[in-house]
Amino acid sequence: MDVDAYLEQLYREGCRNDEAAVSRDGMMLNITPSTGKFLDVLVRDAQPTRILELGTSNGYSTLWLARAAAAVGATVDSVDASRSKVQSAEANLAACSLTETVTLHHGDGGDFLRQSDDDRYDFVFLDSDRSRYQDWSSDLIGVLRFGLLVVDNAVSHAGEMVEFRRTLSQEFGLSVVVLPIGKGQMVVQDAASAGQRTT
Ligand SMILES: C[S@@+](CC[C@H](N)C(=O)[O-])C[C@H]1O[C@@H](n2cnc3c(N)ncnc32)[C@H](O)[C@@H]1O
Repeated sequence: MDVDAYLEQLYREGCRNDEAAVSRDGMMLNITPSTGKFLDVLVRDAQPTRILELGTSNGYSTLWLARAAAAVGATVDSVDASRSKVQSAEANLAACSLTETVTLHHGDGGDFLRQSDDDRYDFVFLDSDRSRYQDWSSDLIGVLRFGLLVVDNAVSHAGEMVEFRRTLSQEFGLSVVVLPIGKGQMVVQDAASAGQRTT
């Protein structure tokens, strides 16, 4: 399977689906292709070992993460609260022969974070329920061995993330930048590892 062709088709289907959807639950709300490319480049460059995604939907962003993860020998855990979306993601990953790289989890992102070991992940992509991010922040930082945290919608929904962003920078002392890619990507890392990344 040509993964690029599959991603293109899946993105088009997602847009068509979302235009026709009658409720938010029925929407795929996929990242943009430019955000997918950005995640691909970041994963290949940062070479994490364990990636966590919160907000799988039908697996569009998961496919971008999974292909890059497979290239650097990493694995991906991806969590979504919707059983039907997890099932779609499973089918899409299978179509691209990427199921071995990814473990899909059906459940609440907050519960998943609470039950995960500290320092388990070195790359986290957050694209889930923004109203919960502030509550999740402590557990999120607990599971993340820095590493990178990337948060989608940092421009499109900046107002919803003011408190979360403040917590990351002021309470946890992390370096936070927002890049104008797709719906806006908040890239978070600790100041020490930001300084170490010179090559
Ligand atoms: C913006 S969509 C994710 C899109 C996906 N990253 C992509 O680009 O294909 C947000 C997803 O978060 C899921 N979600 C919402 N609340 C959640 C929660 N509390 N725990 C886990 N997943 C949740 C929704 O079911 C939805 O699929």
